[in-house]
Amino acid sequence: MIVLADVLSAEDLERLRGGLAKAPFRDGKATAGSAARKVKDNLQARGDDATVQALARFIRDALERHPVFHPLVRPARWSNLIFSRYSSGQQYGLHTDDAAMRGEDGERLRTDLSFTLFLTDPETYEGGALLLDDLDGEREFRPAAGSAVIYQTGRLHRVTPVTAGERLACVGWIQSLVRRQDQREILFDLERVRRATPEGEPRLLADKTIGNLLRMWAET
Ligand SMILES: O=C(O)CCC(=O)C(=O)O
Ligand SMILES: [Fe+2]
Repeated sequence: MIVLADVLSAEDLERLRGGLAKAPFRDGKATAGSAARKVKDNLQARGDDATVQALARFIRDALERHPVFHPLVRPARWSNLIFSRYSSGQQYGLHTDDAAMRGEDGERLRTDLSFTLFLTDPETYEGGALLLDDLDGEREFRPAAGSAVIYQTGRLHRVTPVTAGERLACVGWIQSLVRRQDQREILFDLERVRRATPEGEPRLLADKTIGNLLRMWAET
């Protein structure tokens, strides 16, 4: 799990929040699996509305442009993105997300990675932390607006009750070109080495090795 800062600028956030103020939000239980439905209490806006679809596309483009997102995630397929709103008293209890979902094209994708992109400043609401289960306990995320938390979809997680204000976020799921987390990590580390290497033969060797590992590990 990792936090990517500044995926969206203050201007982007204003624009998104303005657009979402007019978007149709419905009960989030509609998109939850049968177990998650019991613990899910929020409102959601999805891409069946044209305005929401445009906002989702804007977020996807912003993530794709982020310099760390691509080497970290290596996206192959995207789910429909969902905007969620939690008002005071709302929460999403401990759950795990579905292993397979439908993408924008209606085709199925395997969910390797999940993200939450925070759209409201943590000073404007209370509670509403994203808690991710790890081997040594839960880790809590409540980052600045415009930041994204990216984590392996298989982990148990929850959103703690919002006790004041309103928490607005965009959530989505991605099938990676590289299925295994350990292999994605090797590729990500190598990319960091590549970026820190001045132009010349050593950098070309890093390029070559990343390419060769991708040929071994990438699914097509
Ligand atoms: O809003 C979040 O931070 C996570 C939401 C979530 O777990 C979900 O929609 O499945
Ligand atoms: Fe979830």
